[in-house]
Amino acid sequence: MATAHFSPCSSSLKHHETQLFSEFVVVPRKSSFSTWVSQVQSRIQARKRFQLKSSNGYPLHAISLQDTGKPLANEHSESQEKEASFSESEKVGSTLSITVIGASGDLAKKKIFPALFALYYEDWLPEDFIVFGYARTKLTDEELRDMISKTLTCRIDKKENCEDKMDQFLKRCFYHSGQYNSGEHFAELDSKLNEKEAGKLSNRLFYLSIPPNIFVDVVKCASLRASSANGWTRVIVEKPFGRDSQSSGELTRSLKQYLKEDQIFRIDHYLGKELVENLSVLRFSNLVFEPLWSRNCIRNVQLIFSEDFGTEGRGGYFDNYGIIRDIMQNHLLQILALFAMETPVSLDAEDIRNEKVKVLRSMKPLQLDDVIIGQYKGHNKGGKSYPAYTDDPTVPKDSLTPTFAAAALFINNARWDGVPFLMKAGKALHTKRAEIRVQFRHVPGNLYKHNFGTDLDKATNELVLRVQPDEAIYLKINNKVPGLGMRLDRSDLNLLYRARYHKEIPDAYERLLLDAIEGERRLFIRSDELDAAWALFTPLLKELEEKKIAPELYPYGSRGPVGAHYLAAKYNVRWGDLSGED
Ligand SMILES: NC(=O)C1=CN([C@@H]2O[C@H](COP(=O)(O)OP(=O)(O)OC[C@H]3O[C@@H](n4cnc5c(N)ncnc54)[C@H](OP(=O)(O)O)[C@@H]3O)[C@@H](O)[C@H]2O)C=CC1
Ligand SMILES: O=C1O[C@H](COP(=O)(O)O)[C@@H](O)[C@H](O)[C@H]1O
Repeated sequence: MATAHFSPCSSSLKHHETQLFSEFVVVPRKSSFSTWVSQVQSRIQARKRFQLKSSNGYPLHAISLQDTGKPLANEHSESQEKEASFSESEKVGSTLSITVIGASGDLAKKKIFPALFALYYEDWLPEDFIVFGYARTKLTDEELRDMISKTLTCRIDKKENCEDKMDQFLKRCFYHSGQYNSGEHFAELDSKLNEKEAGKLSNRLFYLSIPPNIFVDVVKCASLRASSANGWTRVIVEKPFGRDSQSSGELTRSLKQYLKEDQIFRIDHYLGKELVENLSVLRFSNLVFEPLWSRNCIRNVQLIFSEDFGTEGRGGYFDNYGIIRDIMQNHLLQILALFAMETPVSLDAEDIRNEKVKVLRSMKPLQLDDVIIGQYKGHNKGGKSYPAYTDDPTVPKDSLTPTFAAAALFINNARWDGVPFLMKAGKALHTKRAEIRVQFRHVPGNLYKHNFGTDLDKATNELVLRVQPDEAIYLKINNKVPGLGMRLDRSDLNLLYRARYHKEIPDAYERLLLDAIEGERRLFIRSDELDAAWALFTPLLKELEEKKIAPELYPYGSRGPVGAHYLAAKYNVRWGDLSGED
């Protein structure tokens, strides 16, 4: 390997990019100049993405041209060691293969292929990559391409050159049909991958977009392939990760027979949502919030998820899980852990996940009387009839599976002692939204209390992070109405994303796929986090099921069971906007 100094007169690199890299760039002798330039550019993209991280302690040389989409985090795995043993020229000719297992399914069509295309469109993927679909359904390469282009609805749709880029993207998409438990069929997939990878250093990402009962079969077969692949092999595993502590533990142990923990990327797509990413930025990069972030000033925290549609089409899956396992134990609990954690030592994945685990392990396991459950029933509204959950042909008529739940959770530590964290999650409600609401305490000895009548709750500040739709962060404050009198008004300091940033927000799956490709684990769930999350919910789920607790019925399209209000009232909490404006 020869080194050459970077030439700043390259027309393909922008000036600031040449400056960024001039300190440590080397040109491998065997790579063409244009290949090298594009590698530099993709490394620069990666570097820009994590500039914050670099400024917080990562040495600049943590990103080197010799990596092939390699970690920006402190990863040290067997595959990395393997890579280290390859000659530099081989690394330069590396390729990335992304295989979507379960490519014929709902998630693959709705989320994974669109996210991959968006990443390709915006030049986030390495120059040399291929995408394989794998499922039992018999499809040709052309049929897969057809399926991708027909079902692809994403934020890129109406952009410049979208069709051309799509054609180029589709040329890199291939399909292999096979069973999920057949070593022979995976060997065929492996041959096809090898053929396309053409002897280059190959990094392989497998996305398990399949029902969880077949995860282990697939990993067993896919891990065989890892031994013949010569780069890293990573596996993204979709939720649900088990149904309770025991099944989750078994799944973890089975997966670990074939994969190391650092090859497993357990995805929780809520962690990839823009506003959830921003939670830590808001808190740790603004002096005004962190001093308030404790029981001293915060009265309660609400984590709310609601959908205005039922389980349509997914009743079979849902009935085995219910809303507590589908949304609370993962999406809402992950947000809670991020919200409540102590300041991590750094932005490194392990430091952040260490703090999240501490929160989860400090929590009191849920009690039955701190939870209420509901199930939607049929309803006629405006001449239209809406089905009951049990009208779904894949759901038993006597199902007690909750489609709604509200719960009060507590963290037994110095920061949060006594502060209720209220979660509410439901399907078939009146609106679709996800938000984090922080209600602050009353102002002690408030000089203006007579201006608020008898309801002092209405005078307290409230910070809202609206995760979706229409992302926003707003703070409810009290303000004087202009004029000679003294009338107070509640208004918002409002950061509405669409007004402030004139760009689309990437889908969570884009962020998470890119992170997995880059070996960034910050937004993926570590196995001890998972254990702690199940330890909180398993006793409750067992009790609900053993005692056959009947859910309170609520009409499709309503605000959910009234029991949720009684639960909140028990802790002196009112759901949602205190002034009733939302
Ligand atoms: N859909 C969504 O919005 C979300 C899904 N998830 C999770 O992602 C994963 C995939 O979800 P989704 O795409 O909806 O799932 P699907 O039910 O659509 O299944 C995906 C593919 O797996 C194969 N498959 C389905 N059932 C079985 C079975 N019993 N045995 C063997 N193969 C089967 C089918 O492919 P073929 O018959 O061609 O082999 C199917 O196309 C699941 O773990 C789900 O929980 C997580 C969040 C959201
Ligand atoms: O994980 C899941 O999430 C979706 C909601 O995701 P969103 O990004 O559209 O808010 C939910 O519908 C599904 O039941 C659940 O499995």
